[in-house]
Amino acid sequence: MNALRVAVLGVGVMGSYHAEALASRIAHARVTVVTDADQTRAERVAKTVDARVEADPFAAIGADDVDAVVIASPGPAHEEQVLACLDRRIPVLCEKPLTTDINTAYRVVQREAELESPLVQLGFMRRFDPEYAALRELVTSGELGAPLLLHCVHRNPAQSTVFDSEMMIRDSVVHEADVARFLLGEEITAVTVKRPQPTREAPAGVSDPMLVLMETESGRLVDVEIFARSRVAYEVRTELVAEHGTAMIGLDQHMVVHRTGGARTGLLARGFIERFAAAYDTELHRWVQAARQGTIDGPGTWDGYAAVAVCEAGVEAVRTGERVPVRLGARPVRAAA
Ligand SMILES: NC(=O)c1ccc[n+]([C@@H]2O[C@H](COP(=O)([O-])OP(=O)(O)OC[C@H]3O[C@@H](n4cnc5c(N)ncnc54)[C@H](O)[C@@H]3O)[C@@H](O)[C@H]2O)c1
Ligand SMILES: O[C@H]1[C@H](O)[C@@H](O)[C@H](O)[C@@H](O)[C@H]1O
Repeated sequence: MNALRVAVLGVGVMGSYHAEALASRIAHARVTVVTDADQTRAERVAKTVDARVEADPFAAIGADDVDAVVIASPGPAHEEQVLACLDRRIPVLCEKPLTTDINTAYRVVQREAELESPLVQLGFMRRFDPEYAALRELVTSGELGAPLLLHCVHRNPAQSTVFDSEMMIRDSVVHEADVARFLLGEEITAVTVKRPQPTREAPAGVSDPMLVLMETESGRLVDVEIFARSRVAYEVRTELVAEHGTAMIGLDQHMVVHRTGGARTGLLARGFIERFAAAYDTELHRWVQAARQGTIDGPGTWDGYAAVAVCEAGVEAVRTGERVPVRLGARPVRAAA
């Protein structure tokens, strides 16, 4: 097969990064079409990746020069765009979250299950990060004994004013929901959220930071500090506590240390692209190879849906202050499986 011809829907921060990677670093792929609600942005990115602009994302999905699609539009646009790709039976890499509520996410799971093979891969890039992959290997090897707890820190230095408590759960904590399922190999069953004194950086009514406590099927606990406006750096750490030992990732070992004027200064990652650059490229590389065979090689719709379900419970927990059970629908059996 020739190079995979990809349409990128949404070329803001994430989509333009993926488009640039596909055009320059990922073998056997090229970007043929870009689309964005902001036409000027679409044209600017199209020029840098040598693609054409399509104003309507659904026309891009249906275009003759498109074999596969990367969806990097905002979460509320994902459901319709993914479903249109499924209607056309073409592979998709959909950025997280799969959708922004549990019912729409389940619809996508059900629709995909009617097809012969999975076509939707979720952009949970941490699964492709060498540190997370090593931590999972450590868990599955049994070297540290049975896992008991996960402590997670997820801090962004800043977020826009529209990034409210609900988005902190649906857009940020969704990563920890997936990481917990990936590392522990079981579903999350309930969520509780504590809202301490907010930072003065937080817009009125926004609870920033928050502590999220997740319970798993076998009774393990996962705690997450989500802090969207820490003013420090991009800090993502995960510590596993197991019966015979502990292991921590995200310790800034790639930090650049400056020595000047009698002082030593380490520069921390400023954002997700700096921290997860290699993971995004590995994710895309694996997706391209799989998409050329008409399938996926990474987290799928069930993973996307399960994480959305955890977030749905989390949003309710923020609102009510209660412990909220995660309500997962039945996992459909693929018709052709
Ligand atoms: N995996 C990660 O670490 C990661 C990091 C950042 C963002 N994301 C995800 O990627 C997606 C995009 O986030 P972003 O930070 O790039 O946002 P962004 O606002 O920078 O970019 C989104 C772009 O989509 C465009 N757009 C709006 N509606 C559209 C539509 N219906 N169809 C096509 N384009 C549309 C906007 O004009 C904008 O250019 C989100 O789902 C977000 O959660 C994932
Ligand atoms: O969309 C981004 C992205 O998913 C990042 O990985 C996460 O750290 C941010 O909190 C979120 O806003």
